[in-house]
Amino acid sequence: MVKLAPSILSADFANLLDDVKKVENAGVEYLHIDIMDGHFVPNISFGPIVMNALKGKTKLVFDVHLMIENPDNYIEEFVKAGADIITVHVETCTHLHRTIQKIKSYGIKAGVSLNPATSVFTIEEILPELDMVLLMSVNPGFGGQSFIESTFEKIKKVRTLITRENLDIDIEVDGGINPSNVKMVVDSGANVIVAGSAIFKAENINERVMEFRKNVL
Ligand SMILES: O=C(CO)[C@H](O)[C@H](O)COP(=O)(O)O
Ligand SMILES: [Co+2]
Repeated sequence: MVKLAPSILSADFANLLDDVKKVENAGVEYLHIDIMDGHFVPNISFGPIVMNALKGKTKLVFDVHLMIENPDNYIEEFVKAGADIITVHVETCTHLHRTIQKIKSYGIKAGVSLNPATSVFTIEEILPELDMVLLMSVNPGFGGQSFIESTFEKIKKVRTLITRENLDIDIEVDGGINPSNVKMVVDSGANVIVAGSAIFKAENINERVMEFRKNVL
């Protein structure tokens, strides 16, 4: 079953909990939480304090996407703020195996994300340790960008690696996904769909979530 993960980057921060409740009531599974540091990506979003404010107020799975340098230094803080899944970028981790073990030592799920220009073969060795692979379909840093078409082939490559090794790993795709292209993303092998602007900027969030669902059934 395909899971939907609305990214709060496109939510109304003056009414954040209201927006979170809207997507929860619309029946999505995850809340995608984009953490940006202004170093790894050219934008600053927010930190664990905002996550902490939502902790305990929603049943949604906290899917934390760390777009920060030196992620090891902040993992514990994000766990305390309620993270259920923490994904780090392969481009930020010199000792990726150690970072993944650290995330898993807190009893939560661990993911690795790849920028559009990063080869899937950079994660071949770490794959058996992972719960999720997050493929960026835009260059990270901003919501509302256009989907990079070469991602379809990349999703297929990761799905082939996972199947070949007989592993049970989610493939999440992030950036520029909307009701028109979601079917191709899922048909390529993804099973967790991030959508920020397409969901939070919709006039009617319930209807937009239904549109997503209808197109991947
Ligand atoms: O990680 C991200 C950007 O770095 C966001 O999750 C992504 O951009 C989602 O927003 P949209 O669906 O509007 O593209
Ligand atoms: Co993201």
